[in-house]
Amino acid sequence: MRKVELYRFSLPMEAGVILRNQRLKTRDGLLVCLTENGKQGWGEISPLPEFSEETLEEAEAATLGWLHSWVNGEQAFESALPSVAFGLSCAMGELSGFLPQKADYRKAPLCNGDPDELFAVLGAMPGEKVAKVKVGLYEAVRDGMIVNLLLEAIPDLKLRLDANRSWTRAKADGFAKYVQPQFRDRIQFLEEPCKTRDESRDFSRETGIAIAWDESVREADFVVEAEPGVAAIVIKPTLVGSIQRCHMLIEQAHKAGLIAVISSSIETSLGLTQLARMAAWLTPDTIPGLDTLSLMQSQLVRPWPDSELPVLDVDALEVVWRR
Ligand SMILES: O=C(O)CCC(=O)C1=CC=C[C@@H](O)[C@@H]1C(=O)O
Ligand SMILES: [Mg+2]
Repeated sequence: MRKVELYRFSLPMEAGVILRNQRLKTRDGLLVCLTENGKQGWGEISPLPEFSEETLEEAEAATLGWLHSWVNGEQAFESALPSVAFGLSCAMGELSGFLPQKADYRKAPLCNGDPDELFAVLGAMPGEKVAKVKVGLYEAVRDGMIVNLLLEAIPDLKLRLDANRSWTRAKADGFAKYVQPQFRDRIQFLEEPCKTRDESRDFSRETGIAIAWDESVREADFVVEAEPGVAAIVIKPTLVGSIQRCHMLIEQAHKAGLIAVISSSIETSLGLTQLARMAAWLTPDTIPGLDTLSLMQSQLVRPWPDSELPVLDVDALEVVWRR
């Protein structure tokens, strides 16, 4: 006997979370719970505004369509909508046991501008020290200074930087000029410095700063391959698709000698703990980019270890469909 529950959630965000052109006041999405033979599988389907192509309404319609077939005996679960494919594959992965329980709760701490906050967190971080700093939001000089400051103060620190395609070549070069040459190889990678892939490749060739693909991974013509200057690909499953598709991309990356970083699309604690399980399983040697829970005011159903945020229980959620 198969049973299904589909819930809708809306969690308030911390003030001032900006995604590209929009302030994100609440994180909205769906939770699905599949039951079969006494086992349960949960999944989160939460398209990210400004990043996902699909809307929540479209994701809900596609999810309902598949859930109807599933209660009637359907097995296959691919969806063309990445957030739906990811959430349903997690639920199926828990139900059938192919998504292992063991999780990698390490996370590269995220710095959105104030380096002082990062010092405290990094001081307490055991083992490998990796942090992620957003660049391109302020002047390139300021970005360069922050990078120097952090790398100088913490000698075993490596940085991941993310410019989200915000720089022209000239701006990107301006940034590189301010980073002290002896620090450049402690930048593990800079995600998508320029508006086009070719400009980013040129930037890396000329500055010696390694780059990573993030937005590019989701473009139709993208192929995972070894390229001079490219160190990593960033995989955000909610934006990429099913666990199976992410697994394939990660295998391709590893074969090409690239780092694959499993990263958050600002999922709730439920989705984040599943991403931590994917990371422990598929990218055990790489610290995942999952430091986004503190952007929210509460957790959902499953807590992230050590988080002090309150946990919202499933009973508090609106039921969309139950069968
Ligand atoms: O990659 C990480 O370490 C955390 C996730 C992260 O930085 C992002 C998640 C979702 C949207 C963006 O704001 C941002 C990114 O651009 O990578
Ligand atoms: Mg990015």
